[in-house]
Amino acid sequence: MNKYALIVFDLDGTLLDTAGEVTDAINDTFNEVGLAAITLEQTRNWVGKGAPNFLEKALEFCDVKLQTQQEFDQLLTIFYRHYEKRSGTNSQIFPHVAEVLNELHQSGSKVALLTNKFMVGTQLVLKAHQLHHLFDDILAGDSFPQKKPDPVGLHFLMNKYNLSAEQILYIGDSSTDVQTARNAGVDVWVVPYGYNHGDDIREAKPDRIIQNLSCLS
Ligand SMILES: O=C(O)COP(=O)(O)O
Repeated sequence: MNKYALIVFDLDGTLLDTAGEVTDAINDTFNEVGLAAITLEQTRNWVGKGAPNFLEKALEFCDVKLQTQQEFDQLLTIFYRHYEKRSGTNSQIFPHVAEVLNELHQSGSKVALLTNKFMVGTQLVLKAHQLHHLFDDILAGDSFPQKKPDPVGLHFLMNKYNLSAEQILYIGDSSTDVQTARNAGVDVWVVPYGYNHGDDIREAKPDRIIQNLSCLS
């Protein structure tokens, strides 16, 4: 572990099981516009690439083809409204996350969060689980023009702390996270319990699969 000067964590599916509240948010949205409900299992396959992608997947599943970008943007605005309201209301922290993040914080290690979730929802759910103060940096899906797997977030952290790629470890749960790290030349470990677009995480070829975060303490 001493090899790394900065540990960066993904959020959904890595630190928190948020599928419940994301399902609630999409179902509030679909209920408002008269569409059928989505299940928790479907949500688990669609989280990880940000809210616009999630909404696209849900509409595709329901066989809804919107005519214009404007219609999509209007629905996305409704989704964000419900998503914000639901953030932190129906999620669970995964085992070992609180202990490990508190330990890293107390030992003075640099720790950052890099997620594709929008910043307002990210802050709300972190606060609900009393995790927000444990990160030196919180980078969300709307912090930069590009989302993961673009390496912009990891490049930002490298520049900010004047670190080389070898000094950073990214910990996530999906092929998107593996690709993000690869695009920045950063090592990547994954947990097998999260969301990976319905695919086996081994196929993404991370540097290491860890059963949970306890190996970091
Ligand atoms: O897709 C999202 O909204 C967030 O997913 P992530 O925390 O795994 O990046």
